[in-house]
Amino acid sequence: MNPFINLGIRHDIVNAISELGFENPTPIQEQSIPVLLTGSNDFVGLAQTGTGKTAAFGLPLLELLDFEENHPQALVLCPTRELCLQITNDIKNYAKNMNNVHVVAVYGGASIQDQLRQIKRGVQIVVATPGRMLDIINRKAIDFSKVKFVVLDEADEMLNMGFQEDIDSILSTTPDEKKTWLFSATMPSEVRRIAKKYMDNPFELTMGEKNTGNVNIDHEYYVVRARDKYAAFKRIVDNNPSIFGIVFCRTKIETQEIAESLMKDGYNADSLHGDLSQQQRDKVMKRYRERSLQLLIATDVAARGIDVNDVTHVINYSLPDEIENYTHRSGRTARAGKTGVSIAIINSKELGKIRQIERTIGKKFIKAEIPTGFDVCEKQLFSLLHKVHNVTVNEEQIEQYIPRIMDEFKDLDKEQIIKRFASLEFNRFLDYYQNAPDLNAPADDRMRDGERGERGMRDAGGKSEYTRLFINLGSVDEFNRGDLLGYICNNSKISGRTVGKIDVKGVYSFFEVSNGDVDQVVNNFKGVEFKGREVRIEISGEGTSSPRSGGSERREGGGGYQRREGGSGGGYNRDRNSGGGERREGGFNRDRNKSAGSGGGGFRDFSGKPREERPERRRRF
Ligand SMILES: Nc1ncnc2c1ncn2[C@@H]1O[C@H](COP(=O)(O)OP(=O)(O)OP(=O)(O)O)[C@@H](O)[C@H]1O
Repeated sequence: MNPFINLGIRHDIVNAISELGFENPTPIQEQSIPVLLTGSNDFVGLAQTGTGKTAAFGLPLLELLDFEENHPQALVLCPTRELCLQITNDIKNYAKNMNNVHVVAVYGGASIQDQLRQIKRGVQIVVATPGRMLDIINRKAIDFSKVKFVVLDEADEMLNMGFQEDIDSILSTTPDEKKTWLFSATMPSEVRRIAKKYMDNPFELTMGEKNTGNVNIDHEYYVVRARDKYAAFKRIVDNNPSIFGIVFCRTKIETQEIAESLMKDGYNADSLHGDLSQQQRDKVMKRYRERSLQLLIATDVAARGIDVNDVTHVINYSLPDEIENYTHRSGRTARAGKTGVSIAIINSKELGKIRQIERTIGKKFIKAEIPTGFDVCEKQLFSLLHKVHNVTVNEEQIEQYIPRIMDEFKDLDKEQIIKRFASLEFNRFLDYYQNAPDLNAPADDRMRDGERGERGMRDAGGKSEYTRLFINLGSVDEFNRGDLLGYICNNSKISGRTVGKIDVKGVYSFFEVSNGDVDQVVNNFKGVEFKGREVRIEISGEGTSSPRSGGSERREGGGGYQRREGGSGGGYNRDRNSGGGERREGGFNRDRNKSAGSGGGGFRDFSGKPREERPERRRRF
């Protein structure tokens, strides 16, 4: 018998989740389901990423609601539409054998009329992002007066996005006696505050140690010079031929730029961030889920909570500003008991940050070396041979060509044929990587910066006049920009004129101060408390983002490998007919005409030559 039955889940649901491969409850499900089924507590559930928190609240909701009634009884709030659709889809899957279960996804960027129509028809479970939900409430198009349960998923992210007031307004339309459940992978002090604000004496369940990362993830870091970052990143990708990864950048601009460069360099990559239209985002997610994209380049917000099967690598192209976000990022791999690798590409000044992350996730990073060009060649060669070995032969189609193929090879023995097939790729790889520079930061760099330790991070603002600082106060603490400016100046005794941009978020904010004032601000804030809580000031990430810096790194970086597998289309015929229009195909044609030894398609631009020195290529899309 499926053990979910013993937890109190009915057969119809158990049959449906069995089909999804849920044979045993995960620890958070095992512990939380019996508590939630009593329906009598507010609840906080903390468990590592990818351990099934959606079902931990979704299954009890299906048990507790009355599906004979067609009014909203449960509201799930989450930060992004991707997550909203994912949760809706998950709950619908659990309920597929039940009658009259209506779940609606309410999120911005899509037709509100469709959503209103679905609501009008009658729903019991509403899964929503706060902005659109409030819009619908303001139109008086939904009645939450009989809501029994509210679930806050990724609540800290919702507040960071500035949804505090919206959430307050939404919850004010639900009855006081409803129960509120909060699930999270991390418990920053901000989440604790949320629990305090929205819950009454919640039952708290923590699986394992608080805030620790998923134990199935291996963490690696690579130290490179800033100007080599893009090339190093691509070499890491090239060294993992079967990579199916999510790459995190810090800003939307950086995300877009890296994705565009990767596409130009022939990778199956695309970006996911908040400046894309809903249609674009949906399309990207669909392609990624179907694995026709190999690399998804994303911001923290866009990829929070995303559950895609078998992500092999998470790459931190830039480290996150908030350490908790590292846990959420790396948690996109190693889901549902699988394993995965999380990689950070850092400069030597960021070693201190790696140590901080290690303390938070409770696991050590492995220091890795950027592979040499030769290592990559070898990896790609054997990956190719492996593919040749395992390829499914279409006997019917190939049959007609066999006599001609045999005739072509009649003067070669088996060993010679194998050597030639292998060389076809290997020659090109060698050729491509022959001048590959060592991309690891020189040891003396690391030593110097390592000695400076945390102080080194402080200099990360680089050449900008201003340094961007993080403060753990935000709109939740009722600060607006003016208040925060006053608060900073009063406490650190600096003039308001030397403060640059102030960016107030939900539970934290960023502000810029001139480089010369950084020490004074940090020192004068030592020991300062706000409402009994220690005020934290930290240097933020890599300083103010500048679109230009990414561009110059890439120009120097070069590199790139033309993905041929897994992509959508781009078939042999098109290759032959395209006349060299697209890089991949063009390369193939050109190379075929040149000599047997350089088959084309494979590695590109590795030489590290500036882009301008390379032949012009057209984009693929
Ligand atoms: N009991 C189970 N057995 C097998 N697979 C499961 C089980 N429960 C959930 N899963 C699968 O595990 C994956 C992760 O689940 P889910 O997205 O709910 O994780 P999560 O804990 O919410 O993660 P995150 O904190 O990253 O949002 C999903 O693909 C889900 O289908």
